[in-house]
Amino acid sequence: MTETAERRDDGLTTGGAPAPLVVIDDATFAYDRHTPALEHVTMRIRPGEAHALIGPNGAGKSTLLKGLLGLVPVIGGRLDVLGAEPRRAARSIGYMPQTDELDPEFPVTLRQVVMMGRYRGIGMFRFPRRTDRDAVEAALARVGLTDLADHHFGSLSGGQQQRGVLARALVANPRLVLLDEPFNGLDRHNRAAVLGLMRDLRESGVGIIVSTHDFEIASAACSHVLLLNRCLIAAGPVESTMTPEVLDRTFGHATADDESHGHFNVGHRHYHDTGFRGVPRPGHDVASVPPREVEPEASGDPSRSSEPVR
Ligand SMILES: Nc1ncnc2c1ncn2[C@@H]1O[C@H](COP(=O)(O)OP(=O)(O)OP(=O)(O)O)[C@@H](O)[C@H]1O
Repeated sequence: MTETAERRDDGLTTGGAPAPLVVIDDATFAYDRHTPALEHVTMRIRPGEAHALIGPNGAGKSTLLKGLLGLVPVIGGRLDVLGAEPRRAARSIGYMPQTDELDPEFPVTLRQVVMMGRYRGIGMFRFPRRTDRDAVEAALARVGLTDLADHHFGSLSGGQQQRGVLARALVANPRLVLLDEPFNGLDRHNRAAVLGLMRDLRESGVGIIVSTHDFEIASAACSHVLLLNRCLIAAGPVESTMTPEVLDRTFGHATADDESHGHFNVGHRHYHDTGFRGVPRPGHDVASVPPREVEPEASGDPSRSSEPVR
C-alpha cells in the first residue's frame, strides 16, 4: 500500500471522515506471546460508532478488548488505539470488565470505586480536585446511583455493581469505551438504561466496542458487528453482516437432535443457544429484529449475583 493510500485508509487526512479511534490490521493476540488466542483481526472504529463483538464462548471477544488495553500482547499485525500503541492510550479508554472480574469484598464505597476511574488522570498519590469530585457525581447520576454513593460496594446488588463499574468507565470522559458483556444479569429496566447511555455516548462522538451474546443488543445499539471465532469471521454494518451464512461459520450449523439446549432459527436455519441470549423468534431474520421493548422498572433489582467473584 502506498503511503497516500495508507493515510486515506486511516481517515487521517482525506475525505472529511473523522480519524478512526482504533486501527487494527491483521492482528494476532497471544497471552504467552506464542500461542494465538485470536488471529487475523482487521477493523476500524470511528467516533460515534458502536461495534458489537459476537461469537461463542472462547471466541476471543474479551481477548480483543484486553488487547486494545495493552493487556494481551499483539504478536502479529498492527494495532493503533487513539493514534498510539495500546498502553499509552489506556488512560483515554473507559473499560467495563465482565462482572466476574470484580471483587465485591474490596472495602470501598461506590463513590470510591467510581473515583478510581479518575486516578489515571489525577495520579494515585494526589488528592482528588473539585473537578474530579464533580465528575464522579455526574457519572453516578448518569447511571442512576446517586442515592447509593456512600454504600459499601459489596453491599450492592449485582446489577447495581455493574452500573457502578460502568460509571467508573465513563467518569474520565473517555473517547473510546470498551464494555465486556455489560448486560449480563441486568433486568429489563437497567438494560434499557444502559442502551440509552450507549446512545448518548455515540451522539457525543464516543466510540464503543461491546462484547455481547445478545443479537438484540447488537441490532438495537450497534452500528457494526464483528463475528469472531478465534479469528475474524466477518465484520461490517450489523444488518448486512449478520447473515445466516456468516452465523453458520461463526457458531457452526447445529442439528436439531439435542433438545436439552436452547435453540433458535435465523432465516431458515437452526442454531443451538450456547450461552447465547436475546435470540430472534423462529422465522425472523436477525437483521429485522426490532430494538428491545422498554418496560417500566420493576421494583428491586433481581440481578444480584450469587456467583463467587475474584
Ligand atoms: N488469561 C489467559 N491466558 C491464556 N489464555 C487465555 C486467557 N484468557 C483467555 N484465554 C484463551 O483465549 C481464548 C479466547 O478467550 P476469551 O476469553 O477472549 O473468549 P470470549 O469470546 O470472551 O469467551 P466468553 O464468551 O466465554 O467470555 C480462549 O481459548 C481462552 O482459553
